Amino acid sequence: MADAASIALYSTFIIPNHLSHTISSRNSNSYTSIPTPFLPIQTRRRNHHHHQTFVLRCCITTTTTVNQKKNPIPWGCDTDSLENASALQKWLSEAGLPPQKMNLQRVEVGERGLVALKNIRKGENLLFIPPSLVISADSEWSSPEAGQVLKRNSVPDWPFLATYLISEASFMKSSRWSSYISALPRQPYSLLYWTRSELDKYLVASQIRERAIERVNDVAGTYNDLRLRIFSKYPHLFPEEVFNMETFKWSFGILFSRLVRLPSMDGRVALVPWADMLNHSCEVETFLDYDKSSKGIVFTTDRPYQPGEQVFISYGKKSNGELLLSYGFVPKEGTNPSDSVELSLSLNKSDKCYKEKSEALRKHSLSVSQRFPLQIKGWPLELMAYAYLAVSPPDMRNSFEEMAAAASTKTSSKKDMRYLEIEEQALQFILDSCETSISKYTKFLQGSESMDLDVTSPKQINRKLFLKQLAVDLCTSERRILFRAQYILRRRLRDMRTGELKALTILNGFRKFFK
Ligand SMILES: C[S@@+](CC[C@H](N)C(=O)[O-])C[C@H]1O[C@@H](n2cnc3c(N)ncnc32)[C@H](O)[C@@H]1O
Repeated sequence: MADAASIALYSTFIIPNHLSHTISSRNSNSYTSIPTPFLPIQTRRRNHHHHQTFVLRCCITTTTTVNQKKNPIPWGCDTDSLENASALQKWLSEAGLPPQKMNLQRVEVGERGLVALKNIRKGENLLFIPPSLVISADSEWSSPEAGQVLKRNSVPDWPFLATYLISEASFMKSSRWSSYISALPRQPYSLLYWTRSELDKYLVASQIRERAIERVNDVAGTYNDLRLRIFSKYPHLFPEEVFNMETFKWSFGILFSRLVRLPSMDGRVALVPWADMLNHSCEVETFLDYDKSSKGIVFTTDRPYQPGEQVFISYGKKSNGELLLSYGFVPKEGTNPSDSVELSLSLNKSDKCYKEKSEALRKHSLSVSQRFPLQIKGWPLELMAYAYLAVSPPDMRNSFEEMAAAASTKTSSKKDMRYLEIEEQALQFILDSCETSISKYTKFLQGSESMDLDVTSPKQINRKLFLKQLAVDLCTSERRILFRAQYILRRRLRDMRTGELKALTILNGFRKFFK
C-alpha cells in the first residue's frame, strides 16, 4: 500500500487502514501499509486512499442475515439498481453540479458506474463538484442539536460522519441529502456483512479473515462507545430505533467504500456524491481532489474514453484482500500490480534466546508473531531482518537489537543488512512459512469444490455461491504470490547450496594438491 509519499497521490475512497501488525518497507521497490489505528473515539485520525480491476460479480441481494431481516435498513436501494439514479442526477444539477460528460448507468464492472456520453480526452478534468455538494464534518445537520452534542464530545471524523449519515437518512425527504442517500446501496458490499461463520469458513486460509474480524469488532466497539458515552444520555436526539448496530454497520460500510480524502483540502475526508459512483480500475492511476482554480472536486483522466465506455478512477494501490475487505470485490487474478499477501512469521517458542529476541522485538513495537506483505515482485527488507532474528544462534545475541530495529518499519535508515553466516537458514525459514501457508490455501481451494454451502433456503444459495467465489478468487490470487515467492526462495537456496558444494569441492581439491 501507499507510503507517506503516495498518500498524497491517492485521495479516493479511503479506509482507516488499521493493519497495525502489518510491516512494510520504505524502500521504493517495496510496498507499505500505513498502520493507522482504527476509529477509537478518543483519537482523531485522518487517513486516505487506493487501485482496481475486473471481477466476477453476480447480482444478488445479500440481505439474508437474521439481524437484517429483523431490522432492514429503510433507506437506500439495491446495489445494482438505477431506481433512484435519475432523481439523484436531477437533484445534483439543480443543486449546482455543472453539465456532465458522464451518465450513471448499469455497467459490467461494478454494477452501476459512470459512462462517457461524449469523447473524453486524456488529461481532461472531469466532474467539477462544488464543495456545497460534499458531505464533510462541517456539513449542516438537519438536527443541529445532535451535531452540537457530537462536536462538544470531540467525536472523530469517522464516527462523526457515520452518525451524520444515519441522522440525515432518518430525516428522509426533509434532509437535503435525501436524493443522494436514496441512491446509496442499502447494503454496501463489504466484509462487514459477512457473518463470523462465513469469515471462518471462506477466508480460513487468508489473513484478511483476521482483519475483517478486527474491523467488525472495531465498528461494534465504536458504536458501543458512542452509545454509552453519548447516545444513552440524549435518547431524544439519538433514539435506538435509528442509531443502532445495524444502522452503524450500514453507515460504516458506506464510509469504507465511498469516503474520499482530499489532499488539496488539507486531507479532509468527505463523501462526494456523484464522484462516488465511479468504479475502480487497477489500470488507471487518477484520483479525486479539490481543484482550487475551478473550486470543485475533479479528477484528471489518464486515458481517453469513447462514448459508451465506463470511466474509472483508482481507489489506491490496494491488494486484492484490501479491496475485498472495504469494497467487496476481488480483481481478476494477475490484473492487480499492487496485489500482496500477508505472510505470518513467528519466533520459535523453543528457541534458547526466545526471551531476548522477543524483548528486542518489543522494543521496536513488534511482536513474536508478525505479518509481512509479499508481492509478486518480492518482499520487504523488514521480513528478511525478522527472519535473520528468528534463526540467529545465541552467539549472535549482540546483533538481535540491530535485527529487530531493521524488522520495524519505524526505523528510518534502512540498510540492506546481510548476515552471510545465517542467510541460508533465514531463507529456509521464510520458505517453510510460505509452504505452510500454501498448503492452507490449497486445502481450502481443493475443499471449496465440494464445499457444503450450508443453506436452508434457495434464496441463500446465491449469496453463499457469491461469497465462496469471492473467497476462491482471493485465495487463488494470494496463493499465486506465495507460489512465486516459493519459486524464488527455492532457486536462491539451490544456488547457494550448489555454490557451497562447488566451493567445498575446490577446497578439497586444494587440500589433496597440498597433501
Ligand atoms: C465508490 S462505490 C462505486 C459506485 C458503485 N458501483 C455504486 O453503484 O454505488 C464503490 C463500490 O463499487 C463497486 N466497485 C467499484 N469498483 C469495482 C470493480 N472494479 N469491480 C467490482 N465492483 C466495483 C463495489 O461494490 C464498491 O464497494
